[in-house]
Amino acid sequence: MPSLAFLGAQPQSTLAELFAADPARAEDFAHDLGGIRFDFAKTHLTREAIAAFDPEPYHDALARLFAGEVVNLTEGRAAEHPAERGFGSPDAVALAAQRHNRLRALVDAVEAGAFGDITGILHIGIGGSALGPALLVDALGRTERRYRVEVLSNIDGQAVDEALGRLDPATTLVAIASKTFTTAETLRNADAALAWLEGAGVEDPYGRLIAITAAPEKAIEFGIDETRVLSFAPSVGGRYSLWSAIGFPAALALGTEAFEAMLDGAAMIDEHVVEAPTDQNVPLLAALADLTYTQGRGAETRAVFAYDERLRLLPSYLQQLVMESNGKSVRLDGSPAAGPTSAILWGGTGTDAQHAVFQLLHQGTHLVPVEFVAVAEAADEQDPAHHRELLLNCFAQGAALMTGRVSDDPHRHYPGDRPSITILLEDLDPASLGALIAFYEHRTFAEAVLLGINPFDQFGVELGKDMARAIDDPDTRAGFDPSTRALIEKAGL
Ligand SMILES: O=P(O)(O)OC[C@H]1O[C@H](O)[C@H](O)[C@@H](O)[C@@H]1O
Repeated sequence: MPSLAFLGAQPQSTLAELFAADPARAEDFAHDLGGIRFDFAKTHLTREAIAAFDPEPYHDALARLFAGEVVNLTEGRAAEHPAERGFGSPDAVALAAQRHNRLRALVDAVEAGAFGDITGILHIGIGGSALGPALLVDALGRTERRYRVEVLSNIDGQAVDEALGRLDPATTLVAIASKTFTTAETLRNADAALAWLEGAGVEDPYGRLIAITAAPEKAIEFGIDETRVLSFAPSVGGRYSLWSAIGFPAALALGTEAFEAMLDGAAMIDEHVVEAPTDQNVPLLAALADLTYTQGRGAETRAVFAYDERLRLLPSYLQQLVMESNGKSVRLDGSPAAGPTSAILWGGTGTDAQHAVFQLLHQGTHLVPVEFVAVAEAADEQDPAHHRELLLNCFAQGAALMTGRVSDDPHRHYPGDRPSITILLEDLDPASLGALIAFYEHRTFAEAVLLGINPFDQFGVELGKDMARAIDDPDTRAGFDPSTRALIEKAGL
């Protein structure tokens, strides 16, 4: 059983005291890895705590993950997303490579005109089947995007109209992405897309559909030809699936080379977590910092601010990754978790957020560890002066949170000692984005191991789905509570 005893080895010093006592802190708590600087110096993490941490259970868990053992005990399966990046059992790695070949072949076929003149792709999926592709395309496809990509997730008809309105049915390919191929929103939206193609007079609307799924038989049943079904392993979790065929729209829009570079960036982090000692292991250090605040100091949330418009979807991507993975109350053996598990992750973009929520961060009563994610190199064709100001603002916020400012006027007093992590990418490219996302995956995994919980199931979302079905059936609806029944009546449903 992993131990959180390292938290006890942490002196309750302020950040100012930690810097004063340790002239090498700025240097030693910042790590450069794959073109990314991870700076933990402005956290309360200490050398003592890191030294007191016993990494063995973590490395054992990591070895089981990479060996393709059954680590998702509640669902009786492995978690094989690392196999997509070349780490796993030989069979899983070979199968993932084979599936990537099919993905590449399909991209080539689209480019060779097998579907006619295609200019756009409608990617339909939700949760893990949408957030990853949306992030990749939005982050990397701003200037070079070769196809217009619209990601449609919500069941709301207005979302459907908006997405369809930006595409031309005559030249659009529709990718239906669902691990289970049973998700209500996705199937409903797939029907809407089919109707849209039919309504526009597309000759063979089913011929324009591609399925991306771990349940190929269901996609075939839906009417999609086997040759256009890209599959991935059921052991790849939804929120860990952007490395698999789920990344198809990104591979198409950005090119397969970019997609492969993203996988390579992630593989670099896979290697790193296995090899690096604790005081250099970046995802593990981040997890130790997280637990310092949740378990050690009662922080209930943590906030991530992307100081780069290209990464504006990162906070919502991370919300699913972190909270669906570690928002649990019981340990793997079913016993209650010892203390808080995942922090509530929230965030936004800088500098917008500075003018909206930073008041609370600087002077509010909550302890909120903050994370800044920025890119040193400006995006192509961006005004360097804008970029300079963006970065200066980012660094100023970290400094202000830590340093504070003393005033006799309590309204103008800034207590300081508020922690932050800064992640600075040299440049935003497929490899660095892949590394960044894999860093977050491994941090989430490390946290789960230390808490003794299973990050790979998500039973919490099932109850609501069951109830949504039951509420639509007059017989079972009668069994609902009076408040809910009154709402249904009021809405005229
Ligand atoms: O890919 P699908 O099977 O359609 O699932 C889509 C999403 O919905 C589920 O409810 C889960 O909460 C997510 O983990 C999953 O990513």
